[in-house]
Amino acid sequence: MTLQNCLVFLHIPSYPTVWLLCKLLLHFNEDYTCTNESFFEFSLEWYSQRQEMALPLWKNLLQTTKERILQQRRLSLYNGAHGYEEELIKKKLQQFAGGSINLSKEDNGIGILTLNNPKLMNAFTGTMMVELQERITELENWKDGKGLIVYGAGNTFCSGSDLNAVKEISNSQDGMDMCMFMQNTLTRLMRLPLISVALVQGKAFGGGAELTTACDFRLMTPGSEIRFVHKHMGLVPGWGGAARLVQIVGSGAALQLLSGTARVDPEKALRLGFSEQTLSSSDETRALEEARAWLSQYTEGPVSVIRAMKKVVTAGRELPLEDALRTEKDIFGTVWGGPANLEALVRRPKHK
Ligand SMILES: CC[C@@H](C(=O)O)C(=O)SCCNC(=O)CCNC(=O)[C@H](O)C(C)(C)COP(=O)(O)OP(=O)(O)OC[C@H]1O[C@@H](n2cnc3c(N)ncnc32)[C@H](O)[C@@H]1OP(=O)(O)O
Repeated sequence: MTLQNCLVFLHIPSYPTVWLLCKLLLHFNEDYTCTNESFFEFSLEWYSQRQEMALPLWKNLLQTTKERILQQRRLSLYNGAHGYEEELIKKKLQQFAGGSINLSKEDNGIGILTLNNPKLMNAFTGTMMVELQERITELENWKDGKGLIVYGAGNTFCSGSDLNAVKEISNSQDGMDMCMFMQNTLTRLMRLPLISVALVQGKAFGGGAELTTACDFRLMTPGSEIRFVHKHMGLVPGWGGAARLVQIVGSGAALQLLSGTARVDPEKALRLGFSEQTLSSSDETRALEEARAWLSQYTEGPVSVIRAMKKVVTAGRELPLEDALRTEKDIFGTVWGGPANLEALVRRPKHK
Protein backbone atom coordinates (compact mmCIF):
# COMPACT_ATOMS: atom_id res chain seq x y z
CA MET A 1 0.00 0.00 0.00
CA THR A 2 1.62 3.32 -1.03
CA LEU A 3 1.17 6.59 0.83
CA GLN A 4 -1.45 7.79 -1.65
CA ASN A 5 -3.46 4.58 -1.32
CA CYS A 6 -3.21 4.82 2.43
CA LEU A 7 -4.54 8.34 2.53
CA VAL A 8 -7.31 7.65 0.03
CA PHE A 9 -8.14 4.38 1.74
CA LEU A 10 -8.30 5.94 5.18
CA HIS A 11 -10.46 8.81 3.90
CA ILE A 12 -8.79 11.15 6.41
CA PRO A 13 -7.40 13.90 4.11
CA SER A 14 -8.00 16.69 6.56
CA TYR A 15 -7.27 15.21 9.96
CA PRO A 16 -4.05 16.39 11.65
CA THR A 17 -3.21 12.73 11.78
CA VAL A 18 -2.21 12.98 8.12
CA TRP A 19 0.99 14.52 9.50
CA LEU A 20 1.39 11.55 11.84
CA LEU A 21 0.71 9.17 8.97
CA CYS A 22 3.33 10.87 6.82
CA LYS A 23 5.81 10.71 9.74
CA LEU A 24 5.16 7.02 9.99
CA LEU A 25 5.40 6.33 6.29
CA LEU A 26 8.50 8.52 5.92
CA HIS A 27 10.24 5.57 7.48
CA PHE A 28 9.37 3.77 4.31
CA ASN A 29 10.02 4.82 0.74
CA GLU A 30 7.09 5.35 -1.61
CA ASP A 31 7.24 1.81 -2.79
CA TYR A 32 6.64 0.43 0.65
CA THR A 33 3.88 -2.05 0.42
CA CYS A 34 2.18 -3.67 3.29
CA THR A 35 -0.90 -5.64 3.95
CA ASN A 36 -3.63 -3.55 5.56
CA GLU A 37 -3.39 -5.50 8.72
CA SER A 38 0.39 -5.37 9.10
CA PHE A 39 0.20 -1.62 8.48
CA PHE A 40 -2.30 -1.15 11.26
CA GLU A 41 -0.57 -3.53 13.63
CA PHE A 42 2.70 -1.64 12.98
CA SER A 43 1.03 1.75 13.38
CA LEU A 44 -0.64 0.78 16.62
CA GLU A 45 2.65 -0.65 17.89
CA TRP A 46 4.60 2.44 16.74
CA TYR A 47 2.17 4.82 18.41
CA SER A 48 1.70 2.75 21.53
CA GLN A 49 5.47 2.90 22.03
CA ARG A 50 5.25 6.69 21.81
CA GLN A 51 2.24 6.97 24.08
CA GLU A 52 2.74 10.67 24.65
CA MET A 53 2.61 11.24 20.85
CA ALA A 54 -0.24 8.97 19.95
CA LEU A 55 -3.35 11.11 19.80
CA PRO A 56 -6.36 9.20 21.18
CA LEU A 57 -8.18 10.29 18.02
CA TRP A 58 -5.52 8.64 15.88
CA LYS A 59 -5.72 5.36 17.76
CA ASN A 60 -9.51 5.36 17.53
CA LEU A 61 -9.30 6.12 13.84
CA LEU A 62 -6.83 3.32 13.31
CA GLN A 63 -8.92 0.87 15.29
CA THR A 64 -12.11 1.87 13.43
CA THR A 65 -10.37 1.67 10.10
CA LYS A 66 -8.88 -1.70 10.97
CA GLU A 67 -12.30 -3.01 11.96
CA ARG A 68 -13.64 -1.71 8.66
CA ILE A 69 -10.90 -3.54 6.75
CA LEU A 70 -11.56 -6.75 8.61
CA GLN A 71 -15.29 -6.32 7.99
CA GLN A 72 -14.58 -5.83 4.28
CA ARG A 73 -12.41 -8.95 4.39
CA ARG A 74 -15.23 -10.87 6.06
CA LEU A 75 -17.64 -9.71 3.33
CA SER A 76 -15.39 -11.04 0.61
CA LEU A 77 -14.85 -14.83 0.60
CA TYR A 78 -11.93 -14.61 -1.79
CA ASN A 79 -9.20 -11.98 -2.19
CA GLY A 80 -5.77 -11.50 -3.65
CA ALA A 81 -4.34 -14.22 -1.43
CA HIS A 82 -6.52 -16.71 -3.36
CA GLY A 83 -5.42 -15.28 -6.70
CA TYR A 84 -8.79 -13.49 -6.90
CA GLU A 85 -8.46 -10.24 -8.88
CA GLU A 86 -12.06 -9.04 -8.96
CA GLU A 87 -11.65 -6.13 -11.38
CA LEU A 88 -9.94 -8.37 -13.94
CA ILE A 89 -12.63 -11.02 -13.57
CA LYS A 90 -15.40 -8.44 -14.02
CA LYS A 91 -13.70 -7.18 -17.19
CA LYS A 92 -13.64 -10.73 -18.55
CA LEU A 93 -17.28 -11.42 -17.62
CA GLN A 94 -18.42 -8.20 -19.24
CA GLN A 95 -17.34 -9.56 -22.61
CA PHE A 96 -20.41 -11.84 -22.47
CA ALA A 97 -23.35 -9.47 -22.74
CA GLY A 98 -27.09 -9.95 -22.65
CA GLY A 99 -29.97 -9.76 -20.24
CA SER A 100 -30.03 -7.74 -17.02
CA ILE A 101 -30.58 -7.95 -13.28
CA ASN A 102 -33.21 -5.44 -12.20
CA LEU A 103 -33.94 -4.29 -8.65
CA SER A 104 -36.89 -2.32 -7.36
CA LYS A 105 -36.80 -1.20 -3.70
CA GLU A 106 -40.31 -0.60 -2.40
CA ASP A 107 -41.45 1.74 0.39
CA ASN A 108 -42.53 -1.21 2.52
CA GLY A 109 -38.90 -2.39 2.68
CA ILE A 110 -39.38 -5.26 0.21
CA GLY A 111 -36.93 -5.47 -2.71
CA ILE A 112 -37.80 -7.25 -5.95
CA LEU A 113 -34.76 -8.65 -7.79
CA THR A 114 -35.58 -9.79 -11.34
CA LEU A 115 -33.39 -12.13 -13.41
CA ASN A 116 -34.16 -10.75 -16.84
CA ASN A 117 -33.03 -12.80 -19.83
CA PRO A 118 -36.24 -14.60 -20.80
CA LYS A 119 -35.09 -15.45 -24.32
CA LEU A 120 -32.54 -17.79 -22.74
CA MET A 121 -34.70 -18.95 -19.80
CA ASN A 122 -32.95 -16.24 -17.71
CA ALA A 123 -29.57 -17.93 -18.15
CA PHE A 124 -26.78 -15.88 -16.56
CA THR A 125 -24.61 -14.04 -19.08
CA GLY A 126 -21.33 -12.51 -17.89
CA THR A 127 -22.83 -9.02 -17.63
CA MET A 128 -25.71 -10.43 -15.56
CA MET A 129 -23.21 -11.90 -13.10
CA VAL A 130 -21.59 -8.48 -12.73
CA GLU A 131 -24.99 -6.76 -12.45
CA LEU A 132 -26.05 -9.25 -9.77
CA GLN A 133 -23.05 -8.16 -7.69
CA GLU A 134 -23.90 -4.50 -8.27
CA ARG A 135 -27.54 -5.02 -7.15
CA ILE A 136 -26.35 -6.88 -4.04
CA THR A 137 -24.04 -3.98 -3.18
CA GLU A 138 -27.10 -1.70 -3.50
CA LEU A 139 -29.04 -4.00 -1.18
CA GLU A 140 -26.17 -4.03 1.36
CA ASN A 141 -26.44 -0.22 1.45
CA TRP A 142 -30.27 -0.14 1.61
CA LYS A 143 -30.75 0.60 5.31
CA ASP A 144 -34.59 0.44 5.08
CA GLY A 145 -34.60 -3.01 3.49
CA LYS A 146 -36.42 -5.82 5.32
CA GLY A 147 -37.17 -8.43 2.67
CA LEU A 148 -36.20 -9.53 -0.84
CA ILE A 149 -37.94 -11.59 -3.52
CA VAL A 150 -35.73 -13.06 -6.26
CA TYR A 151 -37.59 -14.26 -9.35
CA GLY A 152 -37.19 -14.69 -13.10
CA ALA A 153 -38.84 -12.83 -15.96
CA GLY A 154 -41.09 -14.70 -18.40
CA ASN A 155 -42.56 -17.02 -15.76
CA THR A 156 -39.42 -19.09 -15.31
CA PHE A 157 -36.64 -18.79 -12.73
CA CYS A 158 -33.17 -19.36 -14.22
CA SER A 159 -31.46 -22.09 -16.23
CA GLY A 160 -27.98 -21.45 -14.85
CA SER A 161 -24.98 -20.07 -16.68
CA ASP A 162 -25.41 -19.01 -20.30
CA LEU A 163 -23.94 -22.02 -22.07
CA ASN A 164 -22.77 -19.78 -24.93
CA ALA A 165 -20.56 -17.94 -22.43
CA VAL A 166 -19.56 -21.13 -20.62
CA LYS A 167 -18.06 -22.47 -23.85
CA GLU A 168 -15.82 -19.37 -24.09
CA ILE A 169 -14.57 -19.61 -20.50
CA SER A 170 -14.10 -23.36 -20.34
CA ASN A 171 -10.38 -23.05 -19.49
CA SER A 172 -9.46 -23.73 -15.88
CA GLN A 173 -8.46 -20.19 -14.85
CA ASP A 174 -11.57 -18.52 -16.27
CA GLY A 175 -13.77 -21.22 -14.77
CA MET A 176 -12.23 -20.83 -11.34
CA ASP A 177 -12.50 -17.03 -11.59
CA MET A 178 -16.20 -17.24 -12.46
CA CYS A 179 -16.70 -19.77 -9.65
CA MET A 180 -15.04 -17.50 -7.06
CA PHE A 181 -16.92 -14.44 -8.36
CA MET A 182 -20.30 -16.15 -8.08
CA GLN A 183 -19.49 -17.74 -4.72
CA ASN A 184 -18.49 -14.30 -3.38
CA THR A 185 -21.65 -12.76 -4.79
CA LEU A 186 -24.10 -15.42 -3.60
CA THR A 187 -22.48 -15.49 -0.14
CA ARG A 188 -23.12 -11.76 0.12
CA LEU A 189 -26.73 -12.34 -1.04
CA MET A 190 -27.16 -15.01 1.64
CA ARG A 191 -25.76 -12.68 4.34
CA LEU A 192 -27.92 -9.66 3.50
CA PRO A 193 -29.74 -8.42 6.63
CA LEU A 194 -33.02 -8.93 4.73
CA ILE A 195 -35.31 -11.98 4.71
CA SER A 196 -34.94 -13.39 1.19
CA VAL A 197 -37.24 -15.63 -0.86
CA ALA A 198 -36.58 -17.33 -4.20
CA LEU A 199 -39.89 -17.39 -6.09
CA VAL A 200 -39.45 -20.45 -8.31
CA GLN A 201 -41.64 -20.54 -11.40
CA GLY A 202 -40.86 -22.79 -14.37
CA LYS A 203 -37.28 -24.06 -14.18
CA ALA A 204 -34.40 -23.44 -11.77
CA PHE A 205 -31.60 -25.48 -13.29
CA GLY A 206 -27.83 -25.71 -12.59
CA GLY A 207 -26.59 -22.36 -11.30
CA GLY A 208 -30.26 -21.33 -11.12
CA ALA A 209 -30.90 -24.13 -8.62
CA GLU A 210 -27.81 -22.97 -6.72
CA LEU A 211 -29.14 -19.41 -6.64
CA THR A 212 -32.30 -20.63 -4.86
CA THR A 213 -30.11 -22.04 -2.05
CA ALA A 214 -28.61 -18.59 -1.40
CA CYS A 215 -32.06 -17.31 -0.35
CA ASP A 216 -33.47 -17.92 3.13
CA PHE A 217 -36.64 -19.49 1.69
CA ARG A 218 -38.04 -20.94 -1.52
CA LEU A 219 -41.64 -20.72 -2.71
CA MET A 220 -42.63 -22.75 -5.77
CA THR A 221 -45.51 -22.44 -8.23
CA PRO A 222 -47.46 -25.47 -9.50
CA GLY A 223 -45.47 -27.32 -12.19
CA SER A 224 -42.17 -25.61 -11.34
CA GLU A 225 -38.98 -27.59 -10.98
CA ILE A 226 -35.58 -27.21 -9.30
CA ARG A 227 -32.87 -29.42 -10.74
CA PHE A 228 -29.16 -29.66 -10.04
CA VAL A 229 -28.11 -30.81 -13.53
CA HIS A 230 -24.38 -30.36 -12.96
CA LYS A 231 -23.57 -34.07 -13.25
CA HIS A 232 -24.95 -34.02 -16.79
CA MET A 233 -22.48 -31.21 -17.51
CA GLY A 234 -19.59 -33.23 -16.07
CA LEU A 235 -19.52 -30.80 -13.17
CA VAL A 236 -20.28 -30.30 -9.51
CA PRO A 237 -21.95 -27.09 -8.24
CA GLY A 238 -19.55 -24.14 -8.47
CA TRP A 239 -21.60 -21.25 -7.08
CA GLY A 240 -21.68 -22.60 -3.51
CA GLY A 241 -24.89 -24.56 -4.09
CA ALA A 242 -23.60 -27.87 -2.69
CA ALA A 243 -22.41 -26.39 0.63
CA ARG A 244 -25.69 -24.52 1.11
CA LEU A 245 -27.87 -27.45 0.00
CA VAL A 246 -26.28 -29.68 2.67
CA GLN A 247 -27.16 -27.04 5.28
CA ILE A 248 -30.76 -26.87 4.03
CA VAL A 249 -31.77 -30.50 3.42
CA GLY A 250 -28.94 -32.45 5.07
CA SER A 251 -26.04 -34.30 3.47
CA GLY A 252 -27.99 -37.44 2.53
CA ALA A 253 -30.73 -35.68 0.63
CA ALA A 254 -28.19 -33.26 -0.87
CA LEU A 255 -26.09 -36.14 -2.21
CA GLN A 256 -29.16 -37.75 -3.75
CA LEU A 257 -30.29 -34.51 -5.42
CA LEU A 258 -26.80 -33.83 -6.79
CA SER A 259 -25.69 -37.31 -7.84
CA GLY A 260 -29.18 -38.27 -9.02
CA THR A 261 -29.90 -34.90 -10.77
CA ALA A 262 -33.42 -35.46 -9.40
CA ARG A 263 -36.29 -33.29 -10.61
CA VAL A 264 -37.47 -31.49 -7.47
CA ASP A 265 -41.14 -30.62 -7.99
CA PRO A 266 -43.09 -28.59 -5.39
CA GLU A 267 -44.32 -31.69 -3.53
CA LYS A 268 -40.83 -33.20 -3.27
CA ALA A 269 -39.40 -29.84 -2.22
CA LEU A 270 -41.96 -29.56 0.60
CA ARG A 271 -41.15 -33.10 1.78
CA LEU A 272 -37.43 -32.25 1.84
CA GLY A 273 -37.98 -28.98 3.69
CA PHE A 274 -36.47 -27.28 0.65
CA SER A 275 -39.55 -25.21 -0.11
CA GLU A 276 -41.84 -23.47 2.36
CA GLN A 277 -45.03 -23.46 0.34
CA THR A 278 -46.51 -24.30 -3.03
CA LEU A 279 -48.31 -21.21 -4.29
CA SER A 280 -51.79 -21.56 -5.72
CA SER A 281 -51.17 -19.73 -9.00
CA SER A 282 -48.55 -20.27 -11.68
CA ASP A 283 -49.54 -16.96 -13.26
CA GLU A 284 -46.47 -14.67 -13.03
CA THR A 285 -48.28 -11.64 -11.58
CA ARG A 286 -50.46 -13.54 -9.13
CA ALA A 287 -47.52 -15.68 -7.98
CA LEU A 288 -45.52 -12.53 -7.20
CA GLU A 289 -48.43 -11.14 -5.20
CA GLU A 290 -48.71 -14.40 -3.26
CA ALA A 291 -44.95 -14.28 -2.57
CA ARG A 292 -45.23 -10.72 -1.29
CA ALA A 293 -48.08 -11.73 1.03
CA TRP A 294 -46.12 -14.73 2.30
CA LEU A 295 -43.00 -12.66 2.99
CA SER A 296 -44.89 -9.79 4.64
CA GLN A 297 -45.85 -12.03 7.58
CA TYR A 298 -42.14 -12.07 8.48
CA THR A 299 -41.19 -8.50 7.54
CA GLU A 300 -44.07 -6.85 9.45
CA GLY A 301 -42.50 -4.67 12.17
CA PRO A 302 -39.69 -2.15 12.78
CA VAL A 303 -36.92 -2.37 10.18
CA SER A 304 -34.20 -2.32 12.86
CA VAL A 305 -35.72 -5.39 14.54
CA ILE A 306 -36.30 -7.36 11.32
CA ARG A 307 -32.71 -6.73 10.18
CA ALA A 308 -31.35 -7.62 13.62
CA MET A 309 -33.39 -10.86 13.56
CA LYS A 310 -31.81 -11.94 10.25
CA LYS A 311 -28.34 -11.04 11.58
CA VAL A 312 -28.67 -13.19 14.73
CA VAL A 313 -29.90 -16.13 12.65
CA THR A 314 -27.00 -15.69 10.20
CA ALA A 315 -24.62 -15.72 13.17
CA GLY A 316 -26.26 -18.86 14.55
CA ARG A 317 -26.03 -20.56 11.16
CA GLU A 318 -22.44 -19.66 10.34
CA LEU A 319 -20.46 -19.16 13.56
CA PRO A 320 -19.18 -21.53 16.23
CA LEU A 321 -21.53 -21.43 19.26
CA GLU A 322 -19.57 -19.05 21.49
CA ASP A 323 -18.92 -16.59 18.65
CA ALA A 324 -22.61 -16.78 17.71
CA LEU A 325 -23.59 -16.03 21.31
CA ARG A 326 -21.25 -13.03 21.46
CA THR A 327 -22.56 -11.75 18.15
CA GLU A 328 -26.12 -12.18 19.40
CA LYS A 329 -25.20 -10.18 22.49
CA ASP A 330 -23.79 -7.39 20.34
CA ILE A 331 -26.85 -7.32 18.08
CA PHE A 332 -29.16 -7.47 21.15
CA GLY A 333 -27.36 -4.32 22.31
CA THR A 334 -28.40 -2.49 19.16
CA VAL A 335 -32.14 -2.99 19.84
CA TRP A 336 -32.34 -3.11 23.65
CA GLY A 337 -33.68 0.26 24.77
CA GLY A 338 -34.12 1.27 21.15
CA PRO A 339 -37.18 3.12 19.85
CA ALA A 340 -39.12 -0.09 19.07
CA ASN A 341 -38.31 -1.60 22.47
CA LEU A 342 -39.24 1.54 24.42
CA GLU A 343 -42.44 2.02 22.44
CA ALA A 344 -43.45 -1.60 23.13
CA LEU A 345 -42.79 -1.12 26.86
CA VAL A 346 -45.27 1.74 26.81
CA ARG A 347 -47.81 -0.11 24.65
CA ARG A 348 -47.50 -3.41 26.65
CA PRO A 349 -48.74 -5.66 23.76
CA LYS A 350 -50.79 -8.71 24.76
CA HIS A 351 -49.50 -11.76 22.84
CA LYS A 352 -52.83 -13.57 22.53
C1 LIG B 1 -22.01 -23.83 -11.91
C2 LIG B 1 -23.16 -24.20 -12.76
C3 LIG B 1 -23.20 -23.45 -14.04
C4 LIG B 1 -21.93 -23.59 -14.74
O1 LIG B 1 -21.46 -24.72 -14.90
O2 LIG B 1 -21.43 -22.54 -15.13
C5 LIG B 1 -24.37 -23.83 -14.89
O3 LIG B 1 -25.46 -23.48 -14.54
S1 LIG B 1 -24.16 -24.69 -16.37
C6 LIG B 1 -25.79 -24.57 -17.16
C7 LIG B 1 -26.76 -25.52 -16.53
N1 LIG B 1 -28.06 -25.38 -17.13
C8 LIG B 1 -28.50 -26.17 -18.13
O4 LIG B 1 -27.81 -27.04 -18.58
C9 LIG B 1 -29.90 -25.91 -18.64
C10 LIG B 1 -29.92 -25.98 -20.15
N2 LIG B 1 -31.29 -25.71 -20.65
C11 LIG B 1 -32.26 -26.66 -20.60
O5 LIG B 1 -32.10 -27.76 -20.12
C12 LIG B 1 -33.60 -26.26 -21.16
O6 LIG B 1 -33.43 -25.04 -21.87
C13 LIG B 1 -34.66 -26.01 -20.08
C14 LIG B 1 -34.12 -25.07 -19.02
C15 LIG B 1 -35.05 -27.35 -19.47
C16 LIG B 1 -35.88 -25.38 -20.74
O7 LIG B 1 -36.26 -26.19 -21.85
P1 LIG B 1 -37.40 -25.65 -22.82
O8 LIG B 1 -38.55 -25.16 -22.03
O9 LIG B 1 -37.60 -26.71 -23.86
O10 LIG B 1 -36.78 -24.36 -23.51
P2 LIG B 1 -35.59 -24.38 -24.56
O11 LIG B 1 -34.61 -25.43 -24.24
O12 LIG B 1 -36.13 -24.32 -25.95
O13 LIG B 1 -34.91 -22.98 -24.23
C17 LIG B 1 -35.39 -21.78 -24.76
C18 LIG B 1 -34.18 -21.03 -25.29
O14 LIG B 1 -33.30 -20.78 -24.17
C19 LIG B 1 -32.01 -21.28 -24.45
N3 LIG B 1 -31.40 -21.70 -23.19
C20 LIG B 1 -31.97 -22.38 -22.19
N4 LIG B 1 -31.08 -22.56 -21.18
C21 LIG B 1 -29.93 -21.99 -21.56
C22 LIG B 1 -28.63 -21.84 -20.98
N5 LIG B 1 -28.35 -22.30 -19.75
N6 LIG B 1 -27.68 -21.21 -21.68
C23 LIG B 1 -27.95 -20.70 -22.93
N7 LIG B 1 -29.17 -20.79 -23.55
C24 LIG B 1 -30.13 -21.44 -22.87
C25 LIG B 1 -32.26 -22.43 -25.38
O15 LIG B 1 -31.09 -22.70 -26.08
C26 LIG B 1 -33.35 -21.87 -26.24
O16 LIG B 1 -32.76 -20.94 -27.13
P3 LIG B 1 -32.87 -21.20 -28.69
O17 LIG B 1 -32.21 -22.53 -28.88
O18 LIG B 1 -32.14 -20.06 -29.32
O19 LIG B 1 -34.35 -21.22 -28.96
